[in-house]
Amino acid sequence: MTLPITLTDDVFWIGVNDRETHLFESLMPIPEGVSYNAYLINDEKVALIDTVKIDYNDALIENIKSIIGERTVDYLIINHIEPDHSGSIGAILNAFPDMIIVGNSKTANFLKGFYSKTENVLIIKENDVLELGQHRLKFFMTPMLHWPETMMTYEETKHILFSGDAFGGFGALNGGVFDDEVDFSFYEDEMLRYYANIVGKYSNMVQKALSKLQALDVKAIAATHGVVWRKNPQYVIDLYDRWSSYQAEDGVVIVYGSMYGNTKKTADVIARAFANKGMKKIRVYDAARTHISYLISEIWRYKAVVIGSSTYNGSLFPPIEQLISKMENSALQNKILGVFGSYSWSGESVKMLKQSGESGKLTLAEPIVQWMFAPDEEVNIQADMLATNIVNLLKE
Ligand SMILES: Cc1cc2nc3c(=O)[nH]c(=O)nc-3n(C[C@H](O)[C@H](O)[C@H](O)COP(=O)(O)O)c2cc1C
Repeated sequence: MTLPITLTDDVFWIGVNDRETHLFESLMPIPEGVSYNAYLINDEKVALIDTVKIDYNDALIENIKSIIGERTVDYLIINHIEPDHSGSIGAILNAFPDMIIVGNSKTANFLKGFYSKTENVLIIKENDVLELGQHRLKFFMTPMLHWPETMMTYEETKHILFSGDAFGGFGALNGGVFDDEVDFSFYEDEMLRYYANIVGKYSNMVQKALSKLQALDVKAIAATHGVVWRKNPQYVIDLYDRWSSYQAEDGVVIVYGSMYGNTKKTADVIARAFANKGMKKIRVYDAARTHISYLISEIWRYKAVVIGSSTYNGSLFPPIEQLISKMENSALQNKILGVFGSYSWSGESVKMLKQSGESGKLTLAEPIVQWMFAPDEEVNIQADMLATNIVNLLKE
């Protein structure tokens, strides 16, 4: 992108777009790409806030130099040391050898472990302040969003919150960088997918961080991925509050794993039963065809989830097994769960789905719909009852 991209007078977005990587964290497809956002404050002292993935070192250094010319970078603030934000540390140090790295004590440990870096490290703690000249940076510890060392840096003069991965999302920045420059509906689904898969497990820590931030006058939020919020930062704070307190939309996600269509047939019967009862937001997914990161995102979005699996080698159908494991790992709460599935001799799959529902914090809806071979009229009646009961539970 053509620089400079100015957040406020001498505060700049100097990030890069990644449209090359297929799988984020070698796990999640990113068809719309992702941005690695770094920021520069060009004050009496120059502060760089976070870096980018190692593949984009040259672009980052070019971006920095386009703003500071022959000056040097005095400080690198590390809000989050995951390699997609710290990968350029070595290259930046080569370019600016006197630079001081600023982080908390946990960051220092990671710095040593990943980059063998122990010198010129300034360890800060909660509420410490770093003076740059016109700008003052204050540090807030927000651990486990989503790593132990995560923290946020609050710029007190212009009230900008540099938030690390919190409030970030997938989606490269296609020209527009700020919330007032983009159609956010394009990014919102991808932001939820990022939240549900990466941050959501730590929702209790998100709530703690949000209550800490309440005391701050935040006029802009600058995260390490995605849109920068300068017009309406409250919008994204509200989204995070909703998602981290498990508030969901009225609606149901039906996910099935089916080899020869017997379980799938009942998924469609259940979907139709919901429609007959007036539900409009019904999403049906084949777990074998839809990447799990999208399924988790949809499950986070809606209040009810219905999961079907045929029995496969004495267990769940593998993509459903993976989904259940990820749901348990995400510590999902405040949802209604229905389960169903076909088998031909031992029938473990639905028993396992039921067990998972009983052991977690989800409300397991009756009846448990399980049958041998192809579904018959009795299965259809049970499927209809399941939809009725879920609709009633949603009204409570
Ligand atoms: C590779 C394979 C393994 C299976 N393993 C089991 C099993 O361990 N226990 C069982 O009850 N049924 C087993 N079945 C049977 C299926 O669960 C059953 O045919 C079911 O109706 C398939 O539903 P679907 O068409 O939705 O996949 C297996 C089927 C296949 C193809």
